[in-house]
Order: sequence, then C-alpha cells, then structure tokens
Amino acid sequence: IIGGTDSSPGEWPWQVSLHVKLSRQRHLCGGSIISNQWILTAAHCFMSVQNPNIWRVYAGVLKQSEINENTPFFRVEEIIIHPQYNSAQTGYDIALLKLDKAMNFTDLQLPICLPSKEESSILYTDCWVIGWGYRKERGRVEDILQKVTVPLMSKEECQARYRKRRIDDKEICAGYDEGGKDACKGDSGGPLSCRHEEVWYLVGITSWGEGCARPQQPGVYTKVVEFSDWILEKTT
Ligand SMILES: COC(=O)c1cc(NC(=O)c2cccc(O)c2C)c2cc(C(=N)N)ccc2c1
Repeated sequence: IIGGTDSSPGEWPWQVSLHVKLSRQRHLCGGSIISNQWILTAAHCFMSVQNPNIWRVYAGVLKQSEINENTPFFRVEEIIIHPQYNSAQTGYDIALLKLDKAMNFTDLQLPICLPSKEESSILYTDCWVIGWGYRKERGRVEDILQKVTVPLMSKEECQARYRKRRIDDKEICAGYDEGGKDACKGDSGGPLSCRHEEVWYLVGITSWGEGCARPQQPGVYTKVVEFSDWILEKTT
C-alpha cells in the first residue's frame, strides 16, 4: 500500500495473508474471508504456484512478524481459478480458496459481505484498500497491515487513463489523479472494502495497475458484484 497508515487490531477482520511454503515461507498475496470455509482472492496469485499443498492461510493477524512456526494457519483444500482468467490485465482476476476445515469466527477473523446485484447501483463513497504489499514500486512486504482510502472512479474515466488496454465492465478502478495513494505488489488478492450504512462490502479485489500510485494511473480491481453468480455456484 502506498501512502497509507498502520491498521489497528481487528479493524479488517476479513483480511487474510496467503503464504507459500517451499524451502522458505513468505507472504505472496492478500485475500478476504467470505464464509467460514471460503477465501476470495486474485487468480494471478497462483500463476506460478498452483499446488494447494504449499499454501498457508493466516487469519486474524495484524503483523507479519506475528507469524512463526507456532502460528496457527489453514491449509487449502482446493484452489478454484475463474475459467476465463488469462492475465490480470485481461480481467476475470478472481479465485476461490476452500479451506481444509471451517474456521471459528472471532473478533479478529470475520467474513465481509458480498455486494448484492440489487444494490449494485449504490455509489460507495467510503472505500479502503489494505494489505502488506509494497510501500513503493521497488519495495518489499511490510510488517504492519496498511490501509489507505481511495475514491472509486467511472469505467469511462479509467479507460481514458489506460488507453493501451481495455477496461471491461467486470473491473472497477480507484485512485487519485495526482497519484500518491494506491495498492501495489503484494496487496494483490486483498479487498477493496466499502462501508455503506454501517455495513462493509467487498466491492473489489486488488488486481493490477501500471506501476503503483502514479499520477493518472489508477488501481484496477476485479468488480466482485459481477461475479456473484459464479461465487455462489462454486461455494454452495
Ligand atoms: C504479482 O502482482 C504484481 O505483479 C502487481 C504489479 C502491479 N503493478 C506494477 O506495475 C508493479 C508494481 C511493483 C513492482 C512491479 O514489478 C510491478 C510490475 C500492481 C499494481 C497495483 C496498483 N497500482 N493498484 C496493484 C497490484 C499490483 C500487483
């Protein structure tokens, strides 16, 4: 996260850290708890590592330094990548992780609401992107979960910023024309959370952007409401 601040314990209880354990172990992506057995994240997180057995899901953590060999984690029983996914830049950057066992909800690990299609006309004005990703383009994974507020923008405005690419209806953009606040590498898969009438909704999944926090280069997110049917089909 560029231009953000430290989060507090329990502020974003749906945020999880996805680690890969090979010879060493490291945070690769974020994700969101959407039920006691399912995590929603980005498909591009799995492009080099599709084997479910090497992934570890950490919930209820604020700092990466809290994670050690004694920290409890969930194993991944199944990775479901959207069948139309090719690359982050061409959309459908969405994936579901089925946990090997159902988690108990606590103050530190709770699900976020999926936006419903009926409410897709809501203009969200209080949106935040969070993660342990880079704080600058040539950065590294951060210790304390960072948060930054970003305004949503129209597809037309986003398309005007990304002339070389096609921004499709299943993507949503957010950011500042002057840059300076944005998600970045390592935040991928994490939530773009928007609060509406005291309830938080998972409006976007951090997907990509040209660099990070550059002027007129907004963050591009998978538009979760466009995948409601797919999510329900796969998780029920
Ligand atoms: C795996 O996720 C990404 O690669 C990756 C690469 C990006 N964009 C880059 O151009 C980039 C950023 C940092 C280092 C770097 O090498 C690149 C290519 C990303 C940019 C944003 C955003 N601006 N909202 C969000 C997630 C990103 C994930």
